Amino acid sequence: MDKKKYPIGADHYELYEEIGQGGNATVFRAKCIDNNETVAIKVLDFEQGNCDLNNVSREAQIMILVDHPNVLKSHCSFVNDHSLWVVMPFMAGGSCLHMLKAFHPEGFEEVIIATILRETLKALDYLHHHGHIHRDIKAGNILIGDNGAIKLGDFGVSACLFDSGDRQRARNTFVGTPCWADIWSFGITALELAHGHAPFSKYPPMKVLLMTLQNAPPGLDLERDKKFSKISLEAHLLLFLSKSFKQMIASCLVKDPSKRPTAKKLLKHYFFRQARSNDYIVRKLLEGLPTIGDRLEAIKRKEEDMLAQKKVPDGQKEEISQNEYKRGISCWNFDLEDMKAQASLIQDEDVVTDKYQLGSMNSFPGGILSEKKLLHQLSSLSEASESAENEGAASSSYSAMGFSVGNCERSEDELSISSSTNGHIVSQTSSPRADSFGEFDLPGKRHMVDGIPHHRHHHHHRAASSGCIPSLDRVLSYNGSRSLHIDDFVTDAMSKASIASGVQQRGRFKVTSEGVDLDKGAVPLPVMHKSHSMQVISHSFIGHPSLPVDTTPTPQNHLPLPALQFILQTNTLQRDCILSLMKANSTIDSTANISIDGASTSIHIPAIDKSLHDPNCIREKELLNEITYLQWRLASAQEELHKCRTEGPQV
Ligand SMILES: Nc1ncnc2c1ncn2[C@@H]1O[C@H](COP(=O)(O)OP(=O)(O)OP(=O)(O)O)[C@@H](O)[C@H]1O
Repeated sequence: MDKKKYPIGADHYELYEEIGQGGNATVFRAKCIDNNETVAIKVLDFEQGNCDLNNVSREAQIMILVDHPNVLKSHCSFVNDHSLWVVMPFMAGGSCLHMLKAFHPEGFEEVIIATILRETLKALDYLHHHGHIHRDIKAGNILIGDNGAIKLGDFGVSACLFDSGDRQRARNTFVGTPCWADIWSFGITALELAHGHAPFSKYPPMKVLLMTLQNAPPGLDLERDKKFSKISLEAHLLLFLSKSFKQMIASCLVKDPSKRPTAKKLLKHYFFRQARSNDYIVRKLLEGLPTIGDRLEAIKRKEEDMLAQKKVPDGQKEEISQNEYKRGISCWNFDLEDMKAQASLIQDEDVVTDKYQLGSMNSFPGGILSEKKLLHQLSSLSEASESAENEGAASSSYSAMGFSVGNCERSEDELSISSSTNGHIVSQTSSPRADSFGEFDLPGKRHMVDGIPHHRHHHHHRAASSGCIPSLDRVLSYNGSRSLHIDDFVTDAMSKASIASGVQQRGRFKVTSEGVDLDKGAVPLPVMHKSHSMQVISHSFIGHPSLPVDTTPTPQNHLPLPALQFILQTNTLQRDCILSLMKANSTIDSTANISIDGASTSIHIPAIDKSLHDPNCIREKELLNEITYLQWRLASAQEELHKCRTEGPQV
């Protein structure tokens, strides 16, 4: 029926003005000559550099097959010269992103958001139920029809879970789980609609990626988002709703994917009870608007003006940052070597003058430790530690984190003692229980995620988004066969890190108490030695041009920040012991009373003091000093960052 109604072939259509442009396609308003109906035609150019034929054909296929009022279906598609034409219903309101940019730069009001998001969730629920993951949920892909209908479009990077064969098996395996990437993006989109721009949009992609790994999930900030938190008689309801809004977003932005609700469950969230009809959208958003073509022209003119003034157009930077943010946190691999190379290209405004200068982070987020600095610092750490390790050639095991390096042999003169690192590893992840689904959402009842403050400033690191830094598409390449889920990985690293508090640490320096029978192993002191974990860092994460780097991207050698933070925690004890040793060396020959963790302890250092006259040992000592110092700086910086983040809303 559809095929009859919408003929195949470019001759049957008359193209009008451009109404949208994406990474892979240009969308035009058009007329189907045969039935005199206005349609939209998406033209995907095969010859365009980044055109992926698999994606294109999958998109066309999905758009033909889908059948849901909230999913943008295509009437038909065909090849014309070197391009694919996808004919679809014309959505006169354009995308929510266009709408935000043109008329609501500060974001939509909550009822509109609830309405748009509820319709989007219905689309997601439908797609997930049929085994599709959209993977590109964002305001730019939510379209508004002239009757106020909301439809989810753009299946350019979507994936079908049933692609590889047994549908039923795949369905059983995946039911409930495929949604997590989309649900995260859905939460980000909610913030985008509320704020008028994507979270972190002021940052360049690399920074966004690192912040994604480092920070608490973004959230609504009641202090800043005043429109969602007015306290007055009438606004009490608003506050109430805004809390449910906040909680709804928080439930999507939980780093542990398994804790995110499904689209179906989310639809029952109290927040969506305020959602209204399509007519409401027409009245509130569409009435009196210029045509989509005129709006697009206006946006383009504005962006050209910005370019002329050498500013990065808002649209571009937000899009880039948002995409990277979502990709960073969802299901994409990332190649750390490439990432390091990209990071080294970032032109930081604050040049690192001092090797150990971490920079002030008091003004977070403006003063957040840049990834370049971070990598630089860690690189220095790793370099120092690597040299020391090479001299010591100690083997180590880091199995508690799932990273093993070398053999884990215990030498005879070593003493292994469980060490307790009650550290807080990366405690920013919040896991609000999704307890307001389908029931009353009482204010203050739930755990809220305050997140970090989002800033509306639109200055930007031009270098990062305008070509100096190539797109992170290169950095974050999807590879289904060895996909490392960062989400899972971060969670995994965190849980493993806490398990690791009782892990045995082995080393070649021994610290003992006088009068304690070592062989019985009953010494309640941590035995630490040089930084084994740093060896892991230097080989796998940080790298240094002069050092051998294992570039094979396996989970074993990808060390994201949580892992580094874990390493930092474990090394705190090492640092204490090393400091004690050095102190002992400078004052005594073989025995000294020093204080570790407030307890006065006698330390016996059998061989080290003598060997320290050896130039190698002196160098080693220097390096250990350096490591200690850097670790201390890193720890302080982490602490400061944490403080800034908690104080963030006020700042
Ligand atoms: N059916 C439609 N009616 C009206 N406008 C549309 C329609 N389809 C797309 N657009 C507009 O065109 C823009 C680009 O379309 P689309 O996102 O499908 O292209 P893309 O190349 O796949 O983009 P992306 O960069 O997100 O992958 C949309 O953001 C929207 O503004």
